[in-house]
Amino acid sequence: MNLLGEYTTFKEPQFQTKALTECKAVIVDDDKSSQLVLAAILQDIIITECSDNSLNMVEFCLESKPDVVLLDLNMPGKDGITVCRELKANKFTANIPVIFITGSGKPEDQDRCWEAGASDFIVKPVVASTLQHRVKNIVLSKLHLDLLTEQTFRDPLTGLYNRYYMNAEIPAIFKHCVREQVNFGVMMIDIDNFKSFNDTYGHLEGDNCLAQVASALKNTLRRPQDKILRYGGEEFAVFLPNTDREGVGQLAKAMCEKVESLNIENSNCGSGVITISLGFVVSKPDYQTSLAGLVNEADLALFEAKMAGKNQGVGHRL
Ligand SMILES: Nc1nc2c(ncn2[C@@H]2O[C@H](COP(=O)(O)OP(=O)(O)OP(=O)(O)O)[C@@H](O)[C@H]2O)c(=O)[nH]1
Repeated sequence: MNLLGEYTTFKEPQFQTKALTECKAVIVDDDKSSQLVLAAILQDIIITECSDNSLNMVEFCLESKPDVVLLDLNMPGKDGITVCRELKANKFTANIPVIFITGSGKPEDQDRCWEAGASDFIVKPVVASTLQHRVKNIVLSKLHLDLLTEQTFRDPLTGLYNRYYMNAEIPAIFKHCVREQVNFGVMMIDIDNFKSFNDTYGHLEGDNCLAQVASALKNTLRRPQDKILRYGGEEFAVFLPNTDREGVGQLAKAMCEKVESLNIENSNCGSGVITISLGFVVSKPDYQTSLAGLVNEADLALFEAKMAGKNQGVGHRL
C-alpha cells in the first residue's frame, strides 16, 4: 500500500510546508532492536533518526529539529515522562509532538503520559499500519499548525514579523532587559513620500519597493536578538535589546543610508529616490517603564524627523 499517495500537504505560495518525506521522526529507545523495528516500519513515510540516550533530549532535538518524537516510557538514565516534560517546558521544543511507545498498558501509565504532554500513546506490540497512520496524522497536523503560526506572525509581502508577533514576543524580550537592567532601543521607521510613489508608479511597484526597503532594513541588523517588524502600511518598528544610544544611533544612520543607496526612483520628491525617516528612543528601562510608552516616544521622534525635512533619524533618550 502506498501510504504517501493518500495524503498531500497543503501548499501555500509564501510559506510552503515540507512534504511528509522531508519530515523527521526521532526514535528514543534504549533497546536497539525496538529502534530498528520502529525505524523499519516508518522508513517509507518519514526520515528516522534513533537515539538510545535520553539524557540530553532537549539539546538533541534543538540540533536535530524533528517533527515528531517517539519515546519509550521506561529508560535508564531519564525516563520518558521526564524527557517529555522537559521537551514541553522548552519554548523551542514544546511544539514537537511526542508519541509514547511502551509495553505498559496500565491506565495510570497512560495518564502520566497525557499529563506530561503526550500527543499519543501506542502499546507494544506495535501494529505497523497503526503506527504509520498515527505518525502521519500527527506530523501533518504539526505541519499545518506550523504553517498557520508562520502566517499569523509574518507579513507575506515583506517576510518580516507583524504586529501579532510584536504583541506576542516583544514584551518578554523587554521584560528581560528590565530584569537585567540593560539598555533597550526602539525605532519607528516610515518610508518618505510613499503616497506619491504609489500614485506615480502604481501599487504593484509600491509593494515591490516596500519589500526592497524591508530587506535592506533587515540586512542592516547583525544580532539575532534584534527584531524588525512591519508595524503597518509603510511603517516598520525595530526593537534592539541591550544596545546603547551610540549603537542605536549608528544603526539609524546606516539604515537611512542603506535605503537611499537602493536608488529606487521617486521622481515626485526632492531627493529623487526613496528614503526613510526614523525616530528612536533608548532607555535603561525599570519596572515603571512601559513598552507602549517607548514605542510612543519613538513615534514622536519620527514625527520630528519628518518635520525636520525627512531622510534622517532623530533620537530621544528616556
Ligand atoms: N503599495 C503599497 N502601498 C501601501 C501599503 N501600505 C500602505 N501603503 C501606502 O502608503 C502610503 C502612505 O502615505 P502617507 O501616510 O500619506 O505618507 P507619505 O506619502 O509616505 O508621506 P510622509 O510620511 O509624510 O513622507 C499610502 O498611499 C498607502 O496607501 C502596501 O502594502 N502597499
